Amino acid sequence: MRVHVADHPLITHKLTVLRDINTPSPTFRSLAEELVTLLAYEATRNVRVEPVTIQTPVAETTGVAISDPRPLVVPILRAGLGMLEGMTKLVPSAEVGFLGMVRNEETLEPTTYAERLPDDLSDRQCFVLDPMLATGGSLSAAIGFLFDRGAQDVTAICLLGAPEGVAALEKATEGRDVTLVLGALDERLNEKGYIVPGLGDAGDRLYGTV
Ligand SMILES: O=c1ccn([C@@H]2O[C@H](COP(=O)(O)O)[C@@H](O)[C@H]2O)c(=O)[nH]1
Ligand SMILES: O=P(O)(O)OP(=O)(O)O
Ligand SMILES: [Mg+2]
Repeated sequence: MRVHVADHPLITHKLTVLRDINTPSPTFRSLAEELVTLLAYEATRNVRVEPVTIQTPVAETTGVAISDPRPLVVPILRAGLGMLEGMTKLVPSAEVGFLGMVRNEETLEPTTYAERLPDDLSDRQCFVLDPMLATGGSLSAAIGFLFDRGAQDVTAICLLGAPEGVAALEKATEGRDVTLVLGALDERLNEKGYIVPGLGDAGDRLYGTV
């Protein structure tokens, strides 16, 4: 697994405001969207393109267009939904699939309660969105779904990750073509499976359910 941790003052600045307990949901939502757009720039570095010929007002020239089959973007509900707009802004032609997962607060095991993905993902490049990589259970299961359906490669974009989650994801996806792009790598998980220092529950903060 390739791991890329962002190293840009603008990203760190926006993450600092995102983490702040006093940041209200509307600001949290806009910042999450902006951060994904910044991270998506790195995450799409290897998106497949093909040459195209176009006519400018001055001359004919060649450029590139995103290849078929189109990339598939998969937000993990609920929290990943707060990242979708920021991603599709950058890749408007992407198809969007959905996975709904909730983590059991006692066992920390994820349960999948919704799935709307194409049946056949052969030859598809997939981008999974989940703001928090904590134990890695949710993301490992989500990425497993995509490879089971034939995905060629999967890139996960998370705003924050814990070292425990990175290690678990690495183990779960061994031998697969996986890239992980993180806004920051935090210190650890606490006894309740929350990222420290983290930002709390991303879904609650996005949708005001705290
Ligand atoms: O600090 C945290 C930790 C987790 N979450 C939510 O849980 C899942 C990921 O948990 P895993 O243990 O990696 O399966 C993630 O989708 C978040 O929604 C959180 O919000 N904050
Ligand atoms: O991962 P969870 O359990 O925190 O779910 P949600 O994203 O709905 O808050
Ligand atoms: Mg939550």
